[in-house]
Formats: sequence, structure tokens, C-alpha cells
Amino acid sequence: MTPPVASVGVVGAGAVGQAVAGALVASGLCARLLVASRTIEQAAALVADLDDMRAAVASPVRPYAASVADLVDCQAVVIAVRARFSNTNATDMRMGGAQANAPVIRVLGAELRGYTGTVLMVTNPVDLMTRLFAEFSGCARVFGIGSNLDSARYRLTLARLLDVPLDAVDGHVIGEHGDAAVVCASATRVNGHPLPVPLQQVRDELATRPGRINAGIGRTRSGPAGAVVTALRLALGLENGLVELSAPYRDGWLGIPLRFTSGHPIPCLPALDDTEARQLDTAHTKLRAAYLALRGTPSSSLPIVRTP
Ligand SMILES: NC(=O)c1ccc[n+]([C@@H]2O[C@H](COP(=O)([O-])OP(=O)(O)OC[C@H]3O[C@@H](n4cnc5c(N)ncnc54)[C@H](O)[C@@H]3O)[C@@H](O)[C@H]2O)c1
Repeated sequence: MTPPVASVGVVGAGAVGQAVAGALVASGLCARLLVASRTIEQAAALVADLDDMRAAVASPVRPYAASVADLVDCQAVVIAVRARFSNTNATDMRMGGAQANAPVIRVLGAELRGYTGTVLMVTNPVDLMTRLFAEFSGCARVFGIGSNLDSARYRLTLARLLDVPLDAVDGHVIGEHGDAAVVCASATRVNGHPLPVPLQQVRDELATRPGRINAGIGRTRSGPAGAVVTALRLALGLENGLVELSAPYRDGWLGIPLRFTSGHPIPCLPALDDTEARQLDTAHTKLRAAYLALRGTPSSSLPIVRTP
């Protein structure tokens, strides 16, 4: 079968980059998969491993080691880099990478300046890094992976708690991919009906799940890879549908549901009750303040980024 997309790039050959690249080879989504990483040796090693997978499953996806500059002809680029640092945060774990990862994202933004394809940011804190990359690259189509992974975990958790099939649950987690995530409980439907969501149990699971995965296997990887592949299919116009991604919202960026039609996104916020609306305001204020602190720039001099 001919892959529907000509080429996709992945930057970062670590845990998430490996899982994303493996999922792309297995899915047959693109004809060429370009892998760039901190060193060409890392990229070449991952490409050799992916080539083995390609041969074993007869995938049409051909992997190549590449530099970041080589990715400009790709239809989409997935950024899953992580600077070397020790995370000392006891809470707000994802924010712990802001200072270390920001310089890497700025450099990538400069290297991909003027890129016209779709960029999916995975690097944490993802809502800040998505905005930073968009600002430094000038790219128009930049989306952050995070709220869609939270939403997948939410639906899975609720299905288990209520003992219903996963596809019976319709609900979103928006706001920050982090401690200020907003569970849209009031708009959640199970088999099309509203219900009282066991919020504390849901919150506890969302808060502890990544830590349990990290403790057991070192890094979360398959969940984010699945979230990337779904977002790619929608953003590249292979399917129409809704996905929760970090995108411009009011005068900041945070996770909101986007409805993609032929690759074109329209923000699509669910109805929120008063508590959820306040929580979304809190997430917005937190992320905006964190971004301004990271950027070290008065808000009046920040460029206006259009809503996708
Ligand atoms: N948004 C989400 O839902 C989500 C989920 C899981 C992980 N993450 C984040 O994804 C990022 C990657 O996680 P990981 O577990 O794969 O990390 P990792 O340490 O396993 O891999 C990071 C990779 O980035 C590469 N790298 C570092 N600097 C680079 C540069 N300047 N150019 C190119 N490559 C560079 C490293 O060589 C390494 O291969 C982290 O920030 C992590 O927190 C996000």
C-alpha cells in the first residue's frame, strides 16, 4: 500500500522519539521517515533498528538519519527532545524541564524558521514549549501533544471505574498538560448520557499514572506515541475529527479541543460549569505567567500568534 504522506520528521531519538518512529513504521503512514537527534550516531542507530522493523513487518516506511535542516521538506515534524537535566521538582513535574529545554527549543525554532508544514511538540512543559517554538520559528501550524494524552487517560480511567467499554465514554481534559489540567466532567457523556464523574478518583489516577509508568519502565513512551499518531492523522487531513491539543487560546496557549476538517483546525471548547471555567482561567493565568517568566519579555512586546 502506498503511504498517504510523503515524509515525516522526528527530532529526538530517545524514549518518546523511538516509540513515535516505531508507531509510524508500523502504521505505514509516510513513505519516508527522517530521524534527527543530538548526534548523527543516535539517529543512525535508531534508523538501523527501524529498518529491522520495516523488513520484519514489510512496512512501506523507509527511515533515514537526517539533520534538522533536512526536515524542511517533510509534511510534519514531531519534536521529542529533552535536554540533560535532573528534575528537582516534587510537584508540577513537567514544569521542572522549562529552563533546561527552552534553549534547545529556541535553537530548533531558529533552524526550522519559515517551515510551512505541521509541527507537533512533545517536549515538556509542552504548553510552554509549543508556544516558544511557534514564536521562534514563525511557523503557523504548531500544536502541542499533552491534553490529548490526558484525555485518553481520562476516558480509559472512567471506562474502568464505570465498567463500560472505552468507546462509550466521551470526555475531555483541557488546560495545562500538568497540575492545572481541567477535567471537563460536566460535559462528559457515557453512552450519550451525562453522569456524576468520580472526580477525585479520576484526578488521583491522572496524577499518579505517569509516575507509576516512569517508576516501572523509566519513561512514558507508548501513550505519547499514540497521541502523536492520532494528532498527525487529523492535522495532515487523513481523517476528520476532534483532538485536544495545545494551541493559541485568548492571549496565551493551552490545551483545547480542536476539530480538524481536511487538516484545518477550529477550536471547539465544550460547555464548562462555573468551577471548570474558573479552573481553565487558572490554567491560562498560570501558563501565561510561566511563559512570560521563561521568555523574560514584557507581554506587550510579545508577537500576536493567530488562533489556528
Ligand atoms: N507531551 C507529552 O504528553 C509527553 C509525554 C511523555 C514525555 N514527554 C516529554 O518528551 C520529551 C522527550 O522525552 P524522552 O523520554 O523521549 O526523553 P529522552 O531523554 O529519552 O530522549 C530525548 C532525546 O532528545 C535528544 N536531544 C537532546 N537535545 C537535542 C537537540 N538539541 N537536538 C536533537 N535532539 C536532542 C537526546 O539525544 C535524546 O535522544 C521530554 O521533555 C518529556 O518530558 C511529553
